[in-house]
Amino acid sequence: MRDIEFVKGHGTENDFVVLPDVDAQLDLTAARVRALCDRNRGLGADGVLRVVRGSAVEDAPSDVDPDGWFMDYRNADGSTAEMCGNGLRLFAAYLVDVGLVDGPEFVVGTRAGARPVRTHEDGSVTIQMGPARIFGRSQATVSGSAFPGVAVDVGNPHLACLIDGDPADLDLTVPPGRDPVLFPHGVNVEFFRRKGPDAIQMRVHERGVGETRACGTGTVAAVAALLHLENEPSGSSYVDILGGRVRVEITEDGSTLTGPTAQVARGNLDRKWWESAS
Ligand SMILES: N[C@@H](CCC[C@H](N)C(=O)O)C(=O)O
Repeated sequence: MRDIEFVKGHGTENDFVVLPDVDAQLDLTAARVRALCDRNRGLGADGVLRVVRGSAVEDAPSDVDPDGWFMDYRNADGSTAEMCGNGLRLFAAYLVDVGLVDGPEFVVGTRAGARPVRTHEDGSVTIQMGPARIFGRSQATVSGSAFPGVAVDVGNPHLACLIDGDPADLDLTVPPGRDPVLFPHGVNVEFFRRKGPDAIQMRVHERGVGETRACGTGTVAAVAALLHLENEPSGSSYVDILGGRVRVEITEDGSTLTGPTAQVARGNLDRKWWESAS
């Protein structure tokens, strides 16, 4: 039986375990994802990025190349999600690093569809994130206070709330209250404020994880929401999150996310631990 290799890394401190599974042999159960992401009994991470071919994924969207690489993303609670912006930057940097793609420009499959990426010499990565689609208004509640927000689909669902105060003052240790009718499958909730002419400051509570230090799709949702509130069809902004800074550009039919990546460690999982974690 072959070793189970892993790489641990992050994109703006949104951290992931990358699991290369090029021949789609791993039985990656929800229990194993939870164990891997557990910061005490596992490696610790916000999510898992399994590296497989598009052909290995039953529910892959039709624009995904069956022979190309697919990011099989899992949240720390074991659930799947359509898309992960910070994870995809790390995933792309990993593919180039180990020679699974020629780079620097290629396309990665995700549950939200095919996503073109470009890796840069300095380790940063730019992703074509697709359209950020506004689909309503709603509100999030935190510690009994309501915050109006804009519902944005970036492949996965977001509620992006422009707030007057400092996002640092919010208690995000419990999930914000949200409308279960507008968000039947849960939602990622962003709280952001303007920080000068070309930047916003943001915190996020992620579906399936909790508060994270960054959320790539969330930064796209926040900039799209701000432009929507300002009646601007396009624009760009830096987004400062707890784990660093990214750049987001929104056009009428697409969006891009640029930010750093870091591969921290690589090794092999203990086979007995893997079996017991099932
Ligand atoms: N951290 C991610 C988003 C991961 C998925 C999210 N938790 C969901 O369930 O939709 C990012 O960087 O975009």
